[in-house]
Amino acid sequence: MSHFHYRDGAYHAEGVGLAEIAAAIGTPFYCYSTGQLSENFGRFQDALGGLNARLYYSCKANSNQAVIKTLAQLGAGADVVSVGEMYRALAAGIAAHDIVFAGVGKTRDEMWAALEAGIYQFNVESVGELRALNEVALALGKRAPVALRINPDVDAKTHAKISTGKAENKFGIDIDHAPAIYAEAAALPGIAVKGLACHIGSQLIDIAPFRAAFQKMADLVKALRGKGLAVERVDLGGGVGITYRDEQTISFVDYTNAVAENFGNLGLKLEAEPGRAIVGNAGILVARVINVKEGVSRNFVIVDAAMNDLIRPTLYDAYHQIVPVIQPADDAAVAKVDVVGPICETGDLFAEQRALPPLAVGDLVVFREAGAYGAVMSSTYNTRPLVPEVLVKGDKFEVVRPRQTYDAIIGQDILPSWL
Ligand SMILES: Cc1ncc(COP(=O)(O)O)c(C=O)c1O
Ligand SMILES: N[C@@H](CCCC[NH3+])C(=O)O
Repeated sequence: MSHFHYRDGAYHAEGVGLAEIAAAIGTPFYCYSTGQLSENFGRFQDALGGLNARLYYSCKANSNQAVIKTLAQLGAGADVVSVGEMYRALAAGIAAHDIVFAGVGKTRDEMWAALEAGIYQFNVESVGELRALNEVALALGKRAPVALRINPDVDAKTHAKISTGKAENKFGIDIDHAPAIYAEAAALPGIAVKGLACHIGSQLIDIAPFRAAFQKMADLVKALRGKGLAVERVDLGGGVGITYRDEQTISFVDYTNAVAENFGNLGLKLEAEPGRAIVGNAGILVARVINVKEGVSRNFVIVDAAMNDLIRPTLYDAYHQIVPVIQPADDAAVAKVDVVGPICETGDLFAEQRALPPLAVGDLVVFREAGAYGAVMSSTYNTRPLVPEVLVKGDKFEVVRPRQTYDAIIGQDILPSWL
């Protein structure tokens, strides 16, 4: 059962009423549930339990240190995509040897910092990156542990902007080039090549593309071994989707079965990098209705959150359920409205013609499933301060990032000497 629910007529995060949090810190705010995070992580870990697999939580989905630390205490490693994320993971208590670094454009400075820290693995995405990493490692007197990220040319059947495993996408090494580059990696003195990685996209709700990709990866493992090259590890990436509306997604058990079918008897150490499946339904965004505007062709509910706080609807036409904090009567009438934010863009639209019970100025509303790619993708567009984040545990809540002040945003500008 969800850790976000109605209790005594009002929406709660675990044991805490959202109106109580709003009264304490104002709106909008993100709210995360420790119970939901722990349940998701535990279920994924248990499912993969028999497979010599380790979970490296993909910090890009939600990099608040309170979230990372909650997962670290359950045994998570971290998947990072920048040195900034590496520093966050380290600050949140994840050891360097539990960090995997993926990303299509690692700079030499980033390679240097990650090598100095002593991370577990670089997922290398091109031959140019491999050679640069070799040089940086030699300059540091180290050998970089590497998995080659392969682009298996599989359609993940997800939104085009978050599909990463087709040949035309920028990610990974073309699978046909992999044997030659793997052999080169094995011969480079600054590289310790450990295995392969792949990540075909995010928000996959059909197991078939995973199956297809895993099969290609397993065949590649066998082909490389056939050439006398050692392959110890495979990193499966992330990508397991969640339910935003009513879609049937992939269960952790189905996913595990697809992994076991393809890699079960290859004697590999496996890594998985889930992000959304761990944090997506463990977070919500809470906003307040500023105004209700009756138009000629549409009615608009204007809330105090906007596309700068949660950009997924604008960027991917993503659907987020919207629920009022005060529980509507079972027989409450619903009417179609557009739920919008205050930003000066037509695309600042959370929901178009959504059937909702009546909402009035001052009402609190919840955008569900906002724990992944929510706060991390926010900006200060229109000089709107970044909103606070709150972590709930049972009957307690604490602010884990305060609301940004206007002074903090405006104070970042520096006037040149001639003004
Ligand atoms: C390399 C890599 N690993 C893991 C993830 C996490 O993906 P998801 O949040 O879909 O599990 C991503 C993002 O898509 C990624 O690019
Ligand atoms: N930001 C995307 C997911 C990107 C995944 C990054 N590898 C989303 O909200 O769905």
